[in-house]
Amino acid sequence: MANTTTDDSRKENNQDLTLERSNASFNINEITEIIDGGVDKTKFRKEMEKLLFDDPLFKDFYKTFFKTRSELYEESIARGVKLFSLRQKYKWTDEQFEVIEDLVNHLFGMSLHFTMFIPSLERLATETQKAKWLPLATNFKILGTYAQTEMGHGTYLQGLETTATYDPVTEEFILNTPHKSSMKWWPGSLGKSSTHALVQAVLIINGKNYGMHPFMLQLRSLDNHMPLPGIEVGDIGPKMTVNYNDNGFLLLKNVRIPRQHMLMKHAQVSSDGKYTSSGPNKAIYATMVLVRVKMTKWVHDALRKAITTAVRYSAVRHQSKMDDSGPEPQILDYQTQQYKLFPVLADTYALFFMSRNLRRQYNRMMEDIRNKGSYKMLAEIHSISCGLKGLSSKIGIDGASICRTACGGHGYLMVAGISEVLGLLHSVVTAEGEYTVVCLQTARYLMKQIAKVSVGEVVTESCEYLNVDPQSFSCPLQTPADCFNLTFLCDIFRNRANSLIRSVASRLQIAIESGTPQHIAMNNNLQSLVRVAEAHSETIMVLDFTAAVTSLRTSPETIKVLTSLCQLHALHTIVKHAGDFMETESVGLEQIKWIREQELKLLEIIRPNAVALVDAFDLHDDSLGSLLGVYDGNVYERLYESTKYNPMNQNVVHPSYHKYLKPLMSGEMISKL
Ligand SMILES: CCCCCCCC(=O)SCCNC(=O)CCNC(=O)[C@H](O)C(C)(C)COP(=O)(O)OP(=O)(O)OC[C@H]1O[C@@H](n2cnc3c(N)ncnc32)[C@H](O)[C@@H]1OP(=O)(O)O
Ligand SMILES: Cc1cc2nc3c(=O)[nH]c(=O)nc-3n(C[C@H](O)[C@H](O)[C@H](O)COP(=O)(O)OP(=O)(O)OC[C@H]3O[C@@H](n4cnc5c(N)ncnc54)[C@H](O)[C@@H]3O)c2cc1C
Repeated sequence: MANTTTDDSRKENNQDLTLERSNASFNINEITEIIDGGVDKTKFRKEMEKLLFDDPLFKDFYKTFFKTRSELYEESIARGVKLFSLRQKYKWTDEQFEVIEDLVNHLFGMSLHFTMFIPSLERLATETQKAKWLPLATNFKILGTYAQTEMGHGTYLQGLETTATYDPVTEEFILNTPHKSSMKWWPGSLGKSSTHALVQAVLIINGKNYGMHPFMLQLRSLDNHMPLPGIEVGDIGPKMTVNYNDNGFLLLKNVRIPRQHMLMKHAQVSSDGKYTSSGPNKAIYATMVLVRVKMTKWVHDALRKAITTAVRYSAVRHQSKMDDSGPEPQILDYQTQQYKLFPVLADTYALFFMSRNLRRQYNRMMEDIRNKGSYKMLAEIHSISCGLKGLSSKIGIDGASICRTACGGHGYLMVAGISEVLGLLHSVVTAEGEYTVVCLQTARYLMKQIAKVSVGEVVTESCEYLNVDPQSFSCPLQTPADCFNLTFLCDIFRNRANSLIRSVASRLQIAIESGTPQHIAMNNNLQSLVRVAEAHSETIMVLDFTAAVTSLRTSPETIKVLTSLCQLHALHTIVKHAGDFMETESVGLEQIKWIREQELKLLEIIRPNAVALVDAFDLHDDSLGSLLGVYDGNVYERLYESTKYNPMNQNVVHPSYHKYLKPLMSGEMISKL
């Protein structure tokens, strides 16, 4: 069925895509609305696409690939300023602004202002401080960033070296980055744009170290943007991608700020230098939890761009022959191509349902904190957001890499858009907690939960399955058809995680009881701990996807197609980790054979709906940012057209010919040697 929400300007010229679309068994609008969060939100998004993509500043994303760093930066600032002004004019909510961030691929300057600076003020400042700074920030009188990471330490926050030493005589903090390793290094929008920074620094009072605390620091003059005395600030240089962003460095030399510039919601320093604290001691890490939760959705947003490109391109690309007398088939008809792409498609949907649920849980936790002052859910949300941020970024990188290679040579072009997506995903896997490090946070929580179970306590939430003794488990798959039973698959995932967690916990216990120092026992099991965090997070993803498809209120055709994707996601994950599932006796050898067979059957089931399933993401071409994935499928025309914008082609004969090639060919160069 046709997508009635499709932009009129899109022309369905490619016949393969037209045919694919007419073959779909379900109404794609139903899925689009589920993903947008309802018909009103789809309407809002469409209006925003019109508003943004009628503006040359936001159109033709692929042209950015031909720009220099400085041009990219300048253009991103222009985009940021436009978006911030529109936000103010239309009074967009945070939720609406997140939709816009995705539409423009996060490609705008000063994005940290809303992603981290304002949320940090909201979470870490007192009411008086909020009353002072929030209006300035929301009205763009000040522009801020989040400066935590240093040259020497990003992961180990207890190792931060920037100091904020209290001077009770003047009632000021003196900020210093005493060594090269202490300079702030990485904060987004710091290099050239921000006027202010939320600086995380070690608080020192009377020579005593109180650990990391947040401080509000003005970096630049509000008149001429020059750095203030004692401050050296600049851009850290070109990166793998996100080169429009001025990630920066910051050195501080005896910079004095008033006492009231320490954000004092959770810890306070009185005028005479007395330190008090309230709330949980990790409350100052609050902004990181929020961003990790958001990142799981960013991964879905990014991966759906890569998979839309790869599936559409595979439908319009013909290559080789299956049978000598027949035509060259669409590459999407090769089983191997389907085996590459359909599990990625299934993962993309799994990521959506998981991130939606994670965000809902996070919002509930924030309500409890605001309304009841209860931090009961913090440990759970910290644990699952760490693991899911890690797992989703890994799924994203693996999936986007597969999409890249599945597009053959053309996938290697920047204008294919997948390299950009991959680069963004590489930043997500590292920023806001490096992959292994965040997995280990989840594992730490899991070890604590299983220790509770071992003394007879009942654990809840994501760890509820730990209350069950794996000895009582027997694999529910009795026939090949059982492999499609989502209830059975969920039980298999629970059992694999449960058994792995218990086995690592028991190894740790045995090692420690036999005299191995705890830190050595931990290090000897570090890889296994990452593995249990992955198993736990994969279980959450399968459970969330299953819960979503089994509670959908939509047409049977839509439920059917999403159920097939959910089955494929679960079965493919089992195949990827067959060793784990067999080692924990969650499945046997016979079942693995069935699972592999059923996985291939699912490819056939999904094939007729593949294009419709990516169309359902309903990505505007200017948002997709790929010439291989354009809605009308006219890929070869677009690729040729793009050569016209390539600065290399602006002169028919490049100046280097006259400078180098001609002298070489004429012998002039050799005669000079
Ligand atoms: C793509 C565009 C980019 C977007 C913007 C990106 C911006 C950034 O990257 S900003 C910088 C982000 N930096 C990070 O994420 C740093 C990662 N490191 C960390 O978070 C910490 O150092 C961490 C968690 C590894 C260890 O912290 P540390 O204080 O040493 O904790 P530790 O002593 O091990 O204690 C851990 C305890 O704190 C708890 N805890 C740790 N973090 C949190 C948190 N955020 N919330 C709640 N509890 C927490 C743990 O659960 C544990 O509790 P318990 O003792 O009860 O088990
Ligand atoms: C694009 C981008 C944007 C960023 N934006 C910001 C920003 O706005 N503000 C900001 O403050 N920071 C920012 N950062 C910094 C970012 O948060 C850190 O780089 C990140 O937290 C990783 O820390 P690290 O660089 O110290 O890595 P490292 O910890 O040095 O990691 C290197 C290796 O050591 C391993 N390792 C480290 N510790 C352990 C351990 N305990 N156990 C096992 N293995 C370990 C890691 O697994 C990894 O393999 C940004 C980074 C990037 C890439």
